Amino acid sequence: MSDLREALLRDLPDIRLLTAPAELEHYGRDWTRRWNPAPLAIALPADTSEVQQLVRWAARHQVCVVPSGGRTGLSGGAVAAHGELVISLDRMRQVLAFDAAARLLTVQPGLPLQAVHEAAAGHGLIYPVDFAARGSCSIGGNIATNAGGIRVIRYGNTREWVAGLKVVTAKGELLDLNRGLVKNSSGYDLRHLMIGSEGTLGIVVEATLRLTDPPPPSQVMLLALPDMAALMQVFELFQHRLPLQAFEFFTDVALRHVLAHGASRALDGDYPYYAVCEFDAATEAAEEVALQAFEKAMEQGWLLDGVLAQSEAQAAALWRLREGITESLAPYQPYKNDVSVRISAVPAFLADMQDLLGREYPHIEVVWFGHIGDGNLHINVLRPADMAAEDFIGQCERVTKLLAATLQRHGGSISAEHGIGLVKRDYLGSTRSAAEIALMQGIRRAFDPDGLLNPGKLF
Ligand SMILES: O=C(O)CC[C@@H](O)C(=O)O
Ligand SMILES: [Zn+2]
Repeated sequence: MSDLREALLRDLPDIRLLTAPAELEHYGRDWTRRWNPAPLAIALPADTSEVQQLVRWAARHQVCVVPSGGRTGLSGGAVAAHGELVISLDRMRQVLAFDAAARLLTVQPGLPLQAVHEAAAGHGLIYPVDFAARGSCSIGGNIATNAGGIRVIRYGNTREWVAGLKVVTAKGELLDLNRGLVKNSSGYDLRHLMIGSEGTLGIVVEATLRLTDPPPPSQVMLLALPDMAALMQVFELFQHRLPLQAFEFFTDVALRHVLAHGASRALDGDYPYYAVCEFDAATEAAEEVALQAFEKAMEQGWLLDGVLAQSEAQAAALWRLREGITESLAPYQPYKNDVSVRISAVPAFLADMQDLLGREYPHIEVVWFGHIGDGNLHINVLRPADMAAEDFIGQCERVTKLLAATLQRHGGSISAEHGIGLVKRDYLGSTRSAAEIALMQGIRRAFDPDGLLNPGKLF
């Protein structure tokens, strides 16, 4: 056993530490599966004071730290491949407090998103950020990446819902940021710096989340469309006429994978594009408005077919067609892009992007889908069975450079909601200017002068 590992076990005997190879492997990686995990050890602190002790120990020994949540990340943000100490927040998953008057829920960072939803529901409210990994991702990880998901179109990203954070810094200090205040005009809002900082500025040990009223009862539709131009027309029409909760799209290729993975077909025919749309429909009149919008889109030739869910089970089955895509592609270990442009720039960007992908990946399957209502597209590139992993990554990185340039021309972002991590680090300059990156580096140094927190991630 390494000297450092022995010192850790000796110095912090009361903190739960894991060092078995299978545990190092398990906690040292996320869903990217691209890097070989090689952490020093895994620490599972029980509370904030143990997180502080661990960070202080790491600072004393100049050991790098990787904060770790549900490790469902897709950008390598939680990978530990260079002897880092992984601080997993897995055991810190309690709901700590509910403030009814302020509608605030205070939780520990390891709490899965779904458990946050359940805790909110227990008070007759909702925490509205939602996405497919809800059962396994943690709220701390959501905060670290400013996670988005399927309800952003109505509720915004995680950032909108964080009213306060307690954070352990690289020196082991505890910061209590914003304390749930609605109004706090007292200088820099460090809480917002922490959100989306990917574990580089501190470790979230407590989060105070805003809750809100549940939406009215909703309806779910699956729409079949001829092309992306029609999709944008339908989106505009539906957004104008219906109180949308979600508007997501996927291609026929994505559908084929989800169906092969066990989902049930909802429409008889095969179509090039699909959208899942959820909207408030508390009354029959609201449903009537939706049907009129549907008919108008059919008349215009923007829609080829569609179905309105007739039960909760059918609504869930329609959602599965969209939400099951990532899992259905996982066996291919896809190379992922997660890009965004302003919604008004989507048509022009899409035209360039389709050209680029068609040209650069002529014999490679590319699956795309995403949160079109937010201008956010997920591109999953599948490695052909006869192509070496290294060659595949090399080709994808070359294309991503071209994609980054395309995004830059359209004012977009190389990471819409998954974070930069390791995967997109080399392309950060396409989205953020040199001046911005220099300022971000300065901020990082101010919080973490020795560069011990999640090194190599982000930049
Ligand atoms: O797998 C992906 O590329 C996207 C995952 C997730 O952000 C989603 O929208 O389903
Ligand atoms: Zn997504």
